[in-house]
Amino acid sequence: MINKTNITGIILAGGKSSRMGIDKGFLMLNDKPFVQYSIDALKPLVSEIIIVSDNPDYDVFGLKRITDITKDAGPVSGIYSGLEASKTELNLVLSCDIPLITSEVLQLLTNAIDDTSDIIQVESNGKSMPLIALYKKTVNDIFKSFLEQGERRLRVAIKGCNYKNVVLDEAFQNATLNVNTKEEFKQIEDAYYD
Ligand SMILES: Nc1nc2c(ncn2[C@@H]2O[C@H](COP(=O)(O)OP(=O)(O)OP(=O)(O)O)[C@@H](O)[C@H]2O)c(=O)[nH]1
Repeated sequence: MINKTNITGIILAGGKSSRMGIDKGFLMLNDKPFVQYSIDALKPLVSEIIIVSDNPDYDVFGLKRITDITKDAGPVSGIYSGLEASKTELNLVLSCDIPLITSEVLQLLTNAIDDTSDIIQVESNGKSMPLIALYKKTVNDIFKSFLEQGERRLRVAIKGCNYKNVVLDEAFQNATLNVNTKEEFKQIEDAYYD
């Protein structure tokens, strides 16, 4: 049976935020940092939350923080590092730049858990979203070998695993919007205050 004691939340917050210019996890929406929205969406569903980032400013949230095992290798390394630190087989992985995310969307992922899929990712508006996804710890061997080969493309690593998509209804699509640029930040503010 699935309950919150056997799922870990892993938040990736170790990116360069080069398009935005400042660490995206600390962008503020309605007086709340972006990363707090990921934390709040995970909280009802998981027993522990791990933040994967080299930035010690994230310690302010009082959660376990770990650093990437392989540096500068992008989300493949962030996910690998988070899964290595996790104590559970099931793990909900989120980025820190999706402030409209809800527990309801994450529950659609946990509802879809089966014996054959090692990765279950959201598909929103025709796009796979591997940073709103559930990962079983068992993918770690595959991710490790991709990292050893210097493969950094997350979609390539995912294709090496058993994965499936959970296609979201249009009503949920705003919840998966992510922010890379100032223009996208403005769109999120518009959607939030709409
Ligand atoms: N731990 C970890 N997280 C990462 C890494 N690269 C990206 N992320 C996270 O993955 C999510 C998506 O990151 P992107 O927006 O694609 O990349 P970014 O480096 O943050 O931003 P850009 O420099 O603008 O591409 C964000 O939550 C990032 O913090 C990494 O090397 N390690």
